[in-house]
Amino acid sequence: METIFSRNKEEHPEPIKAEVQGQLPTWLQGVLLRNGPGMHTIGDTKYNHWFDGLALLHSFTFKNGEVYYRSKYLRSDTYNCNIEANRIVVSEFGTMAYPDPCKNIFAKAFSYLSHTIPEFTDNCLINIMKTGDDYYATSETNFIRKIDPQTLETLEKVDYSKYVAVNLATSHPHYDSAGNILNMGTSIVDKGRTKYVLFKIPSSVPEKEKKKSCFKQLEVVCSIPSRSLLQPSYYHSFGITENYIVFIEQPFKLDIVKLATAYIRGVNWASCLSFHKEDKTWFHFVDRKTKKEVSTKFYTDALVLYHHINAYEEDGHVVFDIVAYRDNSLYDMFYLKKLDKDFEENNRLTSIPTCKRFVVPLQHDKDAELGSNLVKLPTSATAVKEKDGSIYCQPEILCEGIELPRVNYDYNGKKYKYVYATEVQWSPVPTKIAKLNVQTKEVLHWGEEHCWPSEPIFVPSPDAREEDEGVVLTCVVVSEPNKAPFLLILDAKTFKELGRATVNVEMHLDLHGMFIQQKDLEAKME
Ligand SMILES: CC1=C(/C=C/C(C)=C/C=C/C(C)=C/C=C/C=C(C)/C=C/C=C(C)/C=C/C=C(\C)C=O)C(C)(C)CCC1
Ligand SMILES: [Fe+2]
Repeated sequence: METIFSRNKEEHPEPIKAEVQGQLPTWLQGVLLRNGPGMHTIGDTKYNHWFDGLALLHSFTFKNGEVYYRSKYLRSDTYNCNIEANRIVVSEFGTMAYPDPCKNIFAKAFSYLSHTIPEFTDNCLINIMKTGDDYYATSETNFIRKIDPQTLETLEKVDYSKYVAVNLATSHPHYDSAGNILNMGTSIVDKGRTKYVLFKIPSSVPEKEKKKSCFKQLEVVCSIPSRSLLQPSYYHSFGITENYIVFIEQPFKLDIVKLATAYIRGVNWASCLSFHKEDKTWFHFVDRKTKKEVSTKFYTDALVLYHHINAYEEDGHVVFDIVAYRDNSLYDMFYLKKLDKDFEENNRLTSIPTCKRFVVPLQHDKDAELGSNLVKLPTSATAVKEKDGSIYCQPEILCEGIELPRVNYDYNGKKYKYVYATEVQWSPVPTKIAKLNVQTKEVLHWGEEHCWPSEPIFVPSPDAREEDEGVVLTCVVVSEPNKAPFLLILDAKTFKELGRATVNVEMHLDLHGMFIQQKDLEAKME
């Protein structure tokens, strides 16, 4: 297991031709680009947590039935400083870096002071984002790094905080039908307020401003005040429908006072996150046209979530699906110390990821009786009006044991049927991926022994008429010695294997990624 999670992986910047078995669809042309942690020790120092590792980008290029693999470490400032010092010198969420013991007393004092308001890492290891024809590696700090999707070369560093007052931003932005980005970030104690800021980055800039970056045209859509000045909620993603933005303010919170003193106290930033199981989880809906928040207060019981799956509107309700936990054991499970060879027995989640559907009656009868269920759709999800005017929502359970969900993005924000995800049981051993029909709750699986499939990505076939017409791509790391990893191509409809492209390298387990169609790569080159 040590190999899978914590062994440093080599980069392969030159394309390696994969051995293709089976029949790949001829229309499948483009690049699957993915991101995740690849280096966990530098010199004699080791990160504490798997989500801290240095970003290793990798890609599979599909060209006329052939597949080429390459991988390259993101040359972030963090990477360069660490490699030059041959030790971890930049703090990550789960690992606080301290000055070299050989530094003089003034350098040490300066380092302590500068950490009160830290310069965050640009080790963007979580996801890939597209703005216009450009691609960025993303994390959750204020920094993103432009990359070349073909060579995986690292380009400019962009600081969101130069364009919008945020200290943190999600690595799961949304895209509207014109390709504009909608994202959210947290502004911590700025001008005496802590708020969640929704912002839009246009996909293109007007012709006469072509030299300017699209970040200069960034617009704030709306701000939602945090319920607590010093304890904003942590969030990893949000949802959108045609008319609303769905934001969940969960009782999994960052303690700002603890964060500001973490360095001096000798603890990591992750220890400043805590789950308040006695608190409520608040749902916020922002009207995308008026940019105003819906004033009714909707809430549910305490939960922890990382991934929204999808959301849509139906007959005056907003329906949204999420992967939820009853506690924060997921983050704790990924401490590298716990991912040792016996981790399957010793490292177990105390809460299984559960796919929950909430059905929120935005338009409801204002004179409805207290205690009555306001949901008018055929679902077991409920929304009950309370004395103080707030509405208490309880979900319908769609399925248990899935994570890293993806949908056909053409159906994002719309009524949909299918989720593709990795299966998770009580320990982080994904032996399968799944296709869940959220309407019938039927599940199809793909799995093979010793195989660790990554987040499955749906790619629609050209002129697809049905939601699941296309393929599903997943990188499969194999934990059996002498067996090479491969990219698996499944028919999305049947979930049967169409082919696999095997590459004889030691591949890393990754987090998220995107498929870039050949036509989009060509548009970039023009
Ligand atoms: C990968 C496998 C699985 C599932 C994995 C899942 C569900 C991964 C979720 C990943 C998440 C939530 C990653 C979040 C990373 C956040 C980072 C790196 C944040 C960095 C923030 C920093 C440095 C900011 C500091 C800010 C401060 C201090 C604010 O003031 C399974 C379980 C499906 C199977 C195994 C493989
Ligand atoms: Fe994520």
